[in-house]
Amino acid sequence: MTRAALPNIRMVAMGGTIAGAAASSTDTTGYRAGATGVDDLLAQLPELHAIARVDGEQFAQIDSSDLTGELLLGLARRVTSILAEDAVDGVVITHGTDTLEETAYFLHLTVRSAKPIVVVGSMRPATALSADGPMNVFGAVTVAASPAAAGQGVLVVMNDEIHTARDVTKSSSLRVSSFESPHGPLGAVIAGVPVFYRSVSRPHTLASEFSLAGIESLPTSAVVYAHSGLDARFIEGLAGYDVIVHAGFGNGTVASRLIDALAATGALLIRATRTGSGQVTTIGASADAANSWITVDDQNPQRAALLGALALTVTRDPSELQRIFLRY
Ligand SMILES: NC(=O)CC[C@H](N)C(=O)O
Repeated sequence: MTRAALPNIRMVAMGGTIAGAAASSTDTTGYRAGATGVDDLLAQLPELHAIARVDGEQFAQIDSSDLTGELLLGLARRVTSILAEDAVDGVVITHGTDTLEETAYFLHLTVRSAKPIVVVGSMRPATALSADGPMNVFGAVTVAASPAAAGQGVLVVMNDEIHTARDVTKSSSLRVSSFESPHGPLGAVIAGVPVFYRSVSRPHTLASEFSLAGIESLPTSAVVYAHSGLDARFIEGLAGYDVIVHAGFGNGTVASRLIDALAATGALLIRATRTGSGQVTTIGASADAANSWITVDDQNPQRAALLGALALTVTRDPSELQRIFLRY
């Protein structure tokens, strides 16, 4: 392929470990996230010249634990406008891994484009021995440059695997193979070639019903983690929140001593599970109808908080809110 015929990919940098710097090559934890810029990252990867023309753009330079709703709204709008440029064929977003799944899911539900959107991070800082960032970015660019990635929603490429933003989660604090999807990845990057085996069946991007038009800030959300010592005083402190995701016991069970305090907050109560996997069922959950609670399907608490906030921009009706959670 001639250079002029290569796809044009915009790399939007958010910071994170992938741009992290430590004092020594063996230090994989004591580093500063977001220390280096997108141009440094691109300069390390001349291999990209064979697969795409990549331009860098620094959107933020944060440790991703500092992600906010405001940044998510700004990034979704920026990615939407980049993808509206005729000359751009796909976007890669470099991101800290701590909240990578939240950003990926938010873009999956709010950016209206069929062009490839890939989010990538790394578990080791750029200065480490066997840093995983360069190969992850190389994989992400190959996916963003691939026609097979079009219409697949937001994808996360880590450790040679291609995941859907609907499912992927950071499953380990430090392991290089930290990113996993409960139903498995969609595909793999094999020797620089993306290979897809399946697609996500739930709606996203062009088929999403969520719109950012006119939204200045997201409804507020809190996640409550159930445990045997949790009491009503903690719940009372959540008065005024729009959404409470309750990461409950087993199949999303709420302790009976908390029910009145939860109702008094006035928040939309979404039942999730603290188990880390599995569905929270609506079947037989009479307490849901009695209390206007809804359940997450199989969504994890952090993504459920985002979906709950977006759902409240569309409706306040409990049965419609439940429909949304069973649809996305
Ligand atoms: N491995 C990582 O990217 C985690 C580091 C950092 N806290 C971040 O998310 O930005």
